[in-house]
Amino acid sequence: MHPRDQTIFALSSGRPPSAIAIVRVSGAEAGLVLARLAGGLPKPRLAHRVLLRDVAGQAIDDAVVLWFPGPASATGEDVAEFHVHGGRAVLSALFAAISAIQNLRAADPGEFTRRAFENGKLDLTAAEGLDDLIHADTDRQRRQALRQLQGLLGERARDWRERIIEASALIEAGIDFSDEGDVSAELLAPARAKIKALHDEIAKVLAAQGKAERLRDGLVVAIAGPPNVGKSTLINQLARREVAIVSPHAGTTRDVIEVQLDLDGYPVIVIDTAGIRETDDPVEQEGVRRARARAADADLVLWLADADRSEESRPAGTAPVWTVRNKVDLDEQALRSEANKVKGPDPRARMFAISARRGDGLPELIRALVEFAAEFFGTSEGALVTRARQRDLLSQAAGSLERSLALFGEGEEIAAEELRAAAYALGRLLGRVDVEDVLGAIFQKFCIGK
Ligand SMILES: Nc1nc2c(ncn2[C@@H]2O[C@H](COP(=O)(O)OP(=O)(O)OP(=O)(O)O)[C@@H](O)[C@H]2O)c(=O)[nH]1
Ligand SMILES: [K+]
Ligand SMILES: [Mg+2]
Repeated sequence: MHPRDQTIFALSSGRPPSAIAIVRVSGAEAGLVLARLAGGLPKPRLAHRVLLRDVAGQAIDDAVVLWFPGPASATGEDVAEFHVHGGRAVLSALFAAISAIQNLRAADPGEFTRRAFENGKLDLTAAEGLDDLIHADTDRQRRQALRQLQGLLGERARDWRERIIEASALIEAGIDFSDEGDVSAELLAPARAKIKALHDEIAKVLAAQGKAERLRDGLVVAIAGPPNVGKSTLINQLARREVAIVSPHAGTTRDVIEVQLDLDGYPVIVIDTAGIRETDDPVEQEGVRRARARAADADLVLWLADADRSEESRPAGTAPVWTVRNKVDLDEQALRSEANKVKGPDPRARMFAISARRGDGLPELIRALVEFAAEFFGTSEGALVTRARQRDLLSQAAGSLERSLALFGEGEEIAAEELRAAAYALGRLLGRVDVEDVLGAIFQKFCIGK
């Protein structure tokens, strides 16, 4: 039997032990599994309490079961749900009883969602939204994922795709009616107007994005600077826990330390790095190399310095660098005079004065980070594009439409060819036309049981 026709099962709730665990079964044998273990099929979509038993009649657990006959189920297939006590032994007894039935196997990661997708329950952008929703850590990530799951991008893409096909039909009609392939401009004007409008709509969606797709991964802020300036003290303050070792010994931090913060709903990854200096210690040298590399890749660098340090070892890279002068508790004057200034001609280079130990200046620094994140992610409330895959395909579609417009007059056949390419890109966005390995690559990253 083809794996796709087998009935699959998986733990769909979190890692045991937990109060309750949910095991889902999807496929042709789901009803049989439920009937065997629960002693019969309950009414569809109604919770039913039952003592589950294995084939030998041994009790497994006192459970609640649900029966969702397809196609009105999450996957579109017959689905059975077992809500059992979330103990490891309960689960292994339940899994043993289920696997004892023929044609049943454990689900691959994302396989439930993949089946839902294949049965037309959601398009590929919505499936991606579902995965994002499960992985959302912050409120803004959650809202963005929910919009995606609701299919807002998919809806737009379907509409664009239909209109491209209409425009193609207009061109084809023009070509058919003309003699010698010489299509009159009059016949093509409506097609042209349609394509222009389409192109502008897609371009607008792309332009409105900011870096909304980065909302899934978070903004990376690197704390860098010479040894002993208080980098680790600052990351501990931002994280509100002791993630990094602080000591008066220069060269304490060697590895790169990362924490995920939720700043006003924005996901921000702050990294603490080794103090940058010339050193003979090979371990510290490696730490310095990593510190430079991570600072160069960051979206923003907080360059920590105390009063009279030179700044020549500042990191290279394209990211803005904010100078953060630490330990102002040792020099109260500095706190008043230097806080929160824009430094030099580059408005992105700001200047702060803080005491990481005492907390002075930190609220201002955090507020500035939130503002930076807001600008970085753009107007993400309206963002439709949440992945590089989606952005690439939309850009391809827009590019094809643009070329199609440019080709009018030079040859309608080639213009029509570009329209087909645009429709194809949108089809791939929706997962309508795609090769197996692309779908495989996407669904594999999902969790098991999803
Ligand atoms: N007075 C004062 N001391 C501070 C402040 N921040 C950090 N320190 C002290 O400075 C020393 C170094 O702090 P760390 O946080 O370990 O400095 P670091 O930059 O991470 O050091 P390396 O990892 O060795 O590069 C420790 O003794 C801290 O307690 C501050 O705001 N004021
Ligand atoms: K130190
Ligand atoms: Mg440190």
